[in-house]
Amino acid sequence: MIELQGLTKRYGDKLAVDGLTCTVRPGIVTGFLGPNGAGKSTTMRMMLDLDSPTAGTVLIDGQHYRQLKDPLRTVGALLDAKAMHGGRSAHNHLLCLAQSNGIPRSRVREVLDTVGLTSVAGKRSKGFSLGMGQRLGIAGALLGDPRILMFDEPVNGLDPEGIHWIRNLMKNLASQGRTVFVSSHLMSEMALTAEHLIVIGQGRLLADTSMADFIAQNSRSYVRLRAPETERLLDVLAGAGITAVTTEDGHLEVDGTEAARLGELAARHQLVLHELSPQQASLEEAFMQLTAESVEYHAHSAPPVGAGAPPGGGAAVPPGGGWGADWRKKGS
Ligand SMILES: Nc1ncnc2c1ncn2[C@@H]1O[C@H](COP(=O)(O)OP(=O)(O)OP(=O)(O)O)[C@@H](O)[C@H]1O
Repeated sequence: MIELQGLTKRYGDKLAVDGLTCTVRPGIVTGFLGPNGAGKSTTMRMMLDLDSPTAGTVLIDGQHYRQLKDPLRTVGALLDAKAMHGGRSAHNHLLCLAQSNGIPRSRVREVLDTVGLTSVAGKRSKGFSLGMGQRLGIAGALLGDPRILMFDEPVNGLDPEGIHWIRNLMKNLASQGRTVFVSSHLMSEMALTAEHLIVIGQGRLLADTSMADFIAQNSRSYVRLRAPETERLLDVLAGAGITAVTTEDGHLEVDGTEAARLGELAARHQLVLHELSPQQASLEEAFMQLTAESVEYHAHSAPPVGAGAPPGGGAAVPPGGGWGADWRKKGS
């Protein structure tokens, strides 16, 4: 378990982490989300005592990191896969880590095997691809067979097979009762991996909740209907006290009524339906909705001044209507 209490980090005028209080529990994968610059890496560095808090505390299984006897046996972390001695072979890199943490030599071969690097164990890591470097970093995190694992952007540089592999690895580690804390910008991946979410924006806690509740609370769910006799369907729905909104493409959208009830209503009135589909926003949409106010760095989808219409012949985005404005509108 990792417990943060009022964790705060100030760099000069910049409050990077602002009074974070939360608990990362064992037995599940907890996702750590936030827009760029939200303070995720700073928080993870403070958890590992690589940066000292301006205020507040982090406890790892009830102890401060620096009180841990052999830290790698308690917490394994992948923060920056490039932070290793590139001149050493993968095997020697892990052996040095093992020897300085009282971990048996035999464990090196085991973790190399787990991450699929046995065949390149004797090669220098500076020749490794980004994905191989990530795997070596993950091997280092697993070396001490720790109860707590932290991964900052672990799927960076991994191919689809590698992404699938790390997803299963994290779930397996959690199912063994370990604490697994992972940050990622890949929302679709996070949605498949994490059961619980901690979301921060501008250093502050925005949400600490289950994945399902997070999506339900921060997005709209509705049912989409399409019928050849739209007007009759609208009348039937109105007669049942159900309000439907007609979209530009001729669909109906209904909030607050289950698809089953709508289908039964249509059947009772012998109305043909061509579509009856419950719609739930994705984690990405829910995340954008929640963090809209705390995004620090906005990109703009509008072409540079004088560039004319975007490729494909669409209309140029109006002034002030960049990426941020688009999704704010969508989410409102
Ligand atoms: N050593 C430092 N000195 C000064 N400011 C820093 C330092 N480290 C981080 N910051 C600032 O603190 C804020 C939080 O940065 P941090 O890297 O923790 O965010 P992040 O959520 O990990 O971002 P990203 O998703 O882009 O990796 C940013 O505004 C960053 O510029």
